Amino acid sequence: MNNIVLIGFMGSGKTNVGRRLAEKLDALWLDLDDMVVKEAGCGIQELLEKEGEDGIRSRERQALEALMDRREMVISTGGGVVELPENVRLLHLLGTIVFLQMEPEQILENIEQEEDRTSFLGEDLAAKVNELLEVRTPLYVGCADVIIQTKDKKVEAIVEELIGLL
Ligand SMILES: Nc1ncnc2c1ncn2[C@@H]1O[C@H](COP(=O)(O)OP(=O)(O)O)[C@@H](O)[C@H]1O
Ligand SMILES: O=C(O)C1=C[C@@H](OP(=O)(O)O)[C@@H](O)[C@H](O)C1
Ligand SMILES: [Mg+2]
Repeated sequence: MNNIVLIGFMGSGKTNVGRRLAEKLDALWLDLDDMVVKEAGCGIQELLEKEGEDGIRSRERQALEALMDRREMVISTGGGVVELPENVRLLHLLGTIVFLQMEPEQILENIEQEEDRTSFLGEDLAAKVNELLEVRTPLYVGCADVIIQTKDKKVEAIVEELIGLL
């Protein structure tokens, strides 16, 4: 099995879909955020304060490089991974890239209660999400091999759709 790499905005289901997809495919599941946190020895928020977003991007790059020769994996990425062109190059080398495209309203609904995740986005969450979506959506679309529209679909339905497509 070729690796499957899930990309998309924060809150679009990359972690939940990835975990369930790997279970169903009997593949190894890895979450890039977990890899970064483990390697750094502190949480994403602390890392952001200490090293900024560039620090996270660079740690994501190192984590991706460490996966290069491995197969039979489902990899859930963090929402900002596509902002570094080198990371996009590595994602292509890793496997089939699947963009989980979620409506902005549902993204907001999924993340607005998660202050630990969203505090770095500032006071006006909706405005920041829209601003980031404008920058990132073309990047997600540009590197995706497969795009799944997740509107009104539960995690299980998205996993089934993906298995049918791959
Ligand atoms: N398709 C979906 N429908 C409803 N809720 C979802 C869906 N995908 C994810 N969620 C919810 O949104 C939140 C963020 O999901 P998560 O998998 O952590 O996203 P990501 O890894 O892309 O940030 C979780 O509370 C999760 O249960
Ligand atoms: O969009 C982003 O810049 C980020 C998304 C997060 O991952 P999720 O997309 O899994 O929430 C995590 O990598 C970090 O907080 C930065
Ligand atoms: Mg995640």
